[in-house]
Amino acid sequence: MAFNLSSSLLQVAHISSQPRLQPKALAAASSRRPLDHKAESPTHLRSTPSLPLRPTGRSFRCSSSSNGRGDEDQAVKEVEKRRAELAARIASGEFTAQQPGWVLALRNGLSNLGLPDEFLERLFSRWAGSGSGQRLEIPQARGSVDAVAGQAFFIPLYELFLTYGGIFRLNFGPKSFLIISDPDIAKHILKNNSRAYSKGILAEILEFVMGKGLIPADGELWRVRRRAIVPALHQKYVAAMINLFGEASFRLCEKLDAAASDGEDVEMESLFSRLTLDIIGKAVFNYEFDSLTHDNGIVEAVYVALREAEMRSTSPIPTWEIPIWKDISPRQRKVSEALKLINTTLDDLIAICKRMVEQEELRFHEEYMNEQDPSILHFLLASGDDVSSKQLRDDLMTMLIAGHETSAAVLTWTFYLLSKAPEVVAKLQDEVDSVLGDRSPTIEDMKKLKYTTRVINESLRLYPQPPVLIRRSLEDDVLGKYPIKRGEDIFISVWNLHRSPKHWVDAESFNPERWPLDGPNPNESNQNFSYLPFGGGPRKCIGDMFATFETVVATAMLIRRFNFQIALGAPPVEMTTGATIHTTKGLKMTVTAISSGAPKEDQQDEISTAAHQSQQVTG
Ligand code: HEM
Repeated sequence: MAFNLSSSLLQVAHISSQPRLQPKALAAASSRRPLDHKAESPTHLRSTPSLPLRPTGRSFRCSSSSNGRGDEDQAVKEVEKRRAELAARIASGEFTAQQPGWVLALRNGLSNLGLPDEFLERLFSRWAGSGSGQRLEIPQARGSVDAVAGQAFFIPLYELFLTYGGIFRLNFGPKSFLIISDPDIAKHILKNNSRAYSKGILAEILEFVMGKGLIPADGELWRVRRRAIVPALHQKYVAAMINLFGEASFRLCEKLDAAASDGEDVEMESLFSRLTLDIIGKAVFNYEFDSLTHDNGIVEAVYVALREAEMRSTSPIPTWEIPIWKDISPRQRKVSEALKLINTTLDDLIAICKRMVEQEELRFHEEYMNEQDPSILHFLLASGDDVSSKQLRDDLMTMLIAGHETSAAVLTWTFYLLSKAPEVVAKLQDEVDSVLGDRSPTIEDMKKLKYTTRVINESLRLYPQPPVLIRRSLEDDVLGKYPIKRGEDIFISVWNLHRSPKHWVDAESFNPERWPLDGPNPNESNQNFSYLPFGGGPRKCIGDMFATFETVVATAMLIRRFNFQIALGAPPVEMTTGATIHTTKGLKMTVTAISSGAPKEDQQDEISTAAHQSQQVTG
C-alpha cells in the first residue's frame, strides 16, 4: 500500500522523550572561526562543551520583497512566532512522556552549567536503564497537525533536531519514523551499510510514475540498471551537454530580454522549470519539449504527472488507492490520461531511436556518442542494453523527473539568494565577464568558473534538493549507539545536516566564500557527510556533474546579461515542499538588461562553434 509521507510529517509538534541534545549546543558555531573541514571533524565539534542558547526561528526566514515591507514583516513575524512557540514547547519538556520532567530539568540545568554533552548522554542513558541491560531507547517525539500545519515539513524537523539530536523517533498514531541528522549515521545508512536499506515509502509513492526506474528500484534490479545507465553519462556526453545548456539558457535570455524591454516582471520559478525541462528532454531521450517557447499537450502532461507525485507525497489520505475513485475522480482521470500520453510519447521515441541505431554503422565503445542524437536513450540502445520497453520507459521517466525539478529548484533558490546578496552578484559578474566575455561556455570554462560553482555549492547547502532522503531498514542494525529493527522507515534530513550549527559557522547565511576557490569541489566525502547535495554511497546521484554544469552555465549566462531583483509588490518568498523545495507563490522578479552584449546572431553562431569545439576537445 502506498504510504503517505506527510501524514506523518504534518504531525510533529507534541513531544515526548528523552532529550539528548541540550538547547545550548546550538549557536556555538556562530562564535567560532570558519571551520576547516579537513582539520576539524564533526566528531570533534560534537564534543565541544560550550553551548550557548539555540537560535530561534530566524533560521528559516526567507521572505523578501522590495516593496510591501509590511507584508514581508508580517509573514516573517508569523513564521518566527510559530517557530518560537514550537521551540519553547520542545525545550520545556512539556510533552515528555518517557522521562519525568524533573530529569529533563536537571539535565538542562547541568548542561547550562557547561557539562559536556557526551558526559550527560552517558549519565542519563544509564539513568534511563541502559546500564542495567535494558534496551537503549531512541529519543521520541510525537505530534499533532496544528503546530506544524502550513509550513514545509522539514522545518519542524529542524526544531526537533535542535532538541533531540542527530537521531530521534517521530511517532504519530501507529506510524513511526526515525529522523537522522547526524553525519556519521547518515554515512552508515547511505554508504557503509547501504545494502541493509531500501527506498521504502519513496518507491511506494513514486511507483505510479516511475515504476521500477532507477530511483525507486532496489536490490538486483537496481544494480543491473545502474550498471547499464551510469556509463551513458561519460565525459564526452557531459561536454556535449554544455552546448545544450548554453542553447537553452540563450532562449531563456531572449525571453527575459523581451520582458525587460516591455517592463514586465517575470516569474522565475516557472521559467527555470521550463528551462530544465527543455534541457532534460533533449539530454535523456532527444525530445524537444520547447516549453520555454510554448505549451503543448506533452508539456502539460509532464506537469500533471509531476504535481500528482508531489500531491501524493504530501496528502493525508491516499484517495488514489481507492479503486472506484481512480475512475470517477476527474483529477485521477487526468493523471491516467497524462501518463498514457507520456508513455505513448516515450514508446515512440524509443522506436525512433531503435531505428536510428539499426541504420547506424555502429562501433560501440566506452565514450560512444551519436552526434545527431547524443541522448542517454541512444547510448543505452546502442550499447545493446537488454531490457524490456517498460523498464526502459521507467528509467527514462525517472531521469526526466530526477533531472528536471531538482535543477529548477537549485536555480530558483540561487536567484533568490542572489537577489539579497549584491556583493556576491558583483563578484559573479566579474568572474563571468573575465572568463566568458560574450561567448558561450565550453567544457574548459567549467574549471574556470570557480566562484560561480561555489555559489551553486552554497545554494545547494542552504536549499538541498530534496531536503530529506528516504530509506527503510531491511534488517536489524545499529544506528549510532541505538539498535534498530528491520522495517524502520527513515528520513535522513539533509536540510538539518546542511544547517547544523554544530558543523557550520554561521550556518544560515549565504556565504559562497566558505568554500575556498582553490579547495576541492565540496562533496559528501570531503565534508564527512555533513554536506550531501547529491546523496552519497552507491545510490549517489548519477547526474551530479551534469547538474552542476547545467546550473553553472545557466547562472553565468543570465547573470552577465541581467540584473535580477525581487519585483515590487511581489508576494513574500516562502517555502513549501513537494519532492523538492518550491516557493509558495513563485519567485517574481524584475529583470533589467545590463547591456545588449554581442548581437544575437553572433551569440547563436558562437553556440554552434562552442559545441563543435567541445566535441573536438573531448572526442
Ligand atoms: C541539481 C540537480 C540535482 C540534484 C540536487 C540531485 C540530487 C540527487 C540526490 C540527493 C540523489 C540521491 C537520492 C537518494 O539517495 O535517495 C539523487 C539520485 C539520483 N539522481 Fe539526481 N540530482 C540532480 C540532478 C540529476 C540529473 C540531471 C539526473 C539525470 C541526468 C539525475 C538522476 C538521478 C538518478 C537516476 C538518481 C538515483 C540514483 C540511484 O538510486 O542509483 N539527477 N539525485
